[in-house]
Amino acid sequence: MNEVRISTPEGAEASISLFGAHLMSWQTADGKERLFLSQRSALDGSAAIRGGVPVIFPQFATRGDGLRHGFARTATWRLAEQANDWAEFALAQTDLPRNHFQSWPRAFELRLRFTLRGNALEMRYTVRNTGQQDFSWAGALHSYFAVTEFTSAKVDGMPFTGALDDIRPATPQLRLDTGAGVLLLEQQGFSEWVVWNPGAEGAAAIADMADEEYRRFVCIEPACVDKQVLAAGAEWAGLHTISLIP
Ligand SMILES: O=P(O)(O)OC[C@H]1O[C@H](O)[C@H](O)[C@@H](O)[C@@H]1O
Repeated sequence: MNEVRISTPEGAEASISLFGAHLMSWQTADGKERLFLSQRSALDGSAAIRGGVPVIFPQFATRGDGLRHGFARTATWRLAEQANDWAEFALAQTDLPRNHFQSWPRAFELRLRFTLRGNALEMRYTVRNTGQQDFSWAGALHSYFAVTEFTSAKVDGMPFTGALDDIRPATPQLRLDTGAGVLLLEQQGFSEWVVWNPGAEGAAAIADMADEEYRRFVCIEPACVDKQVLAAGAEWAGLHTISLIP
């Protein structure tokens, strides 16, 4: 799988796969990996990557008649621009294989820009309607954060007790205590936070997740879960910043 690496002189590093513009790994300057990646994940382009940060578009989960969580996470994106500590990826209608193009025939361009700034990672997600007609879309950045033990991790001081799949109105920030540091999760432009962990039973039913792996992550996803209209020629932008609190 083709990956693009970005880094800072202080030693922070991230790698992004062209398959899905998928953030696979983010290590803070202390060398710690901050994202979860399943040991059972397909990494050959045959399925969405299980872990990291899947990019969801143009539908959330099964809220629509298209592919579950959309086609962006299994499409091959283009590297649009790159420097040492940032990279931007693009996906337009014309990049899609014919079957996806036909199932969602709208003129669009997505951009995902990943930037490392000190102990923070910033993801800027833009959706442009490049056509003559309005379209509706939903999306998310489906971040899988690594935790040392799911039931001792806390979000805004609240512990997790078991499987959950919550949709909460977006707030500007949340604090995630991972057991190996506190991450400040910030968003702008999205309308919800989705908080998900499948729990033991759920994980056992997920083919590309080992049975015990649910204990090693929590997904906290800035999302627009319901489809919203984007006018012809208009652009939507969302920002998700993750910072390690010293
Ligand atoms: O298994 P996936 O298609 O990657 O979906 C994984 C999960 O994504 C989101 O967090 C949804 O809220 C969950 O309901 C879903 O199970």
